Amino acid sequence: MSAALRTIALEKRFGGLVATNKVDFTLEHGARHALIGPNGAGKTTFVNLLTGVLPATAGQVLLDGEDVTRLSQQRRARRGLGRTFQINQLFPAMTPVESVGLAVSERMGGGADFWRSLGARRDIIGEVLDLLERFRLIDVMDHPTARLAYGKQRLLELAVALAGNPRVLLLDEPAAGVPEAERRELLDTLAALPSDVSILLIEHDMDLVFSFADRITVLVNGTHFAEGTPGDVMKDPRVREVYLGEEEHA
Ligand SMILES: Nc1ncnc2c1ncn2[C@@H]1O[C@H](COP(=O)(O)OP(=O)(O)OP(=O)(O)O)[C@@H](O)[C@H]1O
Repeated sequence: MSAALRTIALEKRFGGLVATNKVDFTLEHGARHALIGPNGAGKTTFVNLLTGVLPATAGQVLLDGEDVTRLSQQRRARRGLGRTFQINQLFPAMTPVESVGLAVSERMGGGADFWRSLGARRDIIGEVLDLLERFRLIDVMDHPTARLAYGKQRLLELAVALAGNPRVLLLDEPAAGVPEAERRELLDTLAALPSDVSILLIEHDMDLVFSFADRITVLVNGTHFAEGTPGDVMKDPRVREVYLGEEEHA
């Protein structure tokens, strides 16, 4: 069986700078995999290459064995590649029920018009409510997004991403900016994501990485520097030197 997501010698150059240096990477089916690395290591660039935000200079991206390297973001999303963003991408005036409803409707090929006539579709309403419940948004489902606590907004982003029925989900710093009091809810929700969705977490927060991931890849200077179980990566003296050492000095 092919890996859920794979890169082969993936490369990105910005002029003379090599931001992604021939990276071979594999995300297994059902994985809980984290991508870490010091500032400027190339994590964001790598995610942008996976999702199609940036074109690769060379190399390949395979989604379930299919080459998607030349496909647009939208076509990769339709093939099951979902993501959340570091910066909030939600519509501030929409409510959670509207945002999740629109995402479900878009997945079904309907877009906004379809969503307006959804009142009659009990199956879809059921799915929207299930998602709102899973992401603990029922009590705020009719509040404008702009007025939700920040932790709830991050949960809504997860709900919207999952509404697309992704097979692979890239989580870009889902805990960034979430106040301490709201973190527990977010971590519990991340831990309860469906086990058949393969997940790559890009994260600075080591507590979250170690509580979530069963495998870690370390990027340094755009290069695939180390990979293993959290225990192995923690023990690797090279990693400690370049990455964890830097954190200690930060
Ligand atoms: N559009 C761009 N043009 C030129 N250089 C870029 C561009 N985007 C990123 N870079 C450079 O590529 C390198 C990798 O940056 P990237 O943002 O991918 O790292 P990162 O690991 O995500 O960093 P951070 O953790 O700080 O977000 C950096 O040296 C950065 O300056």
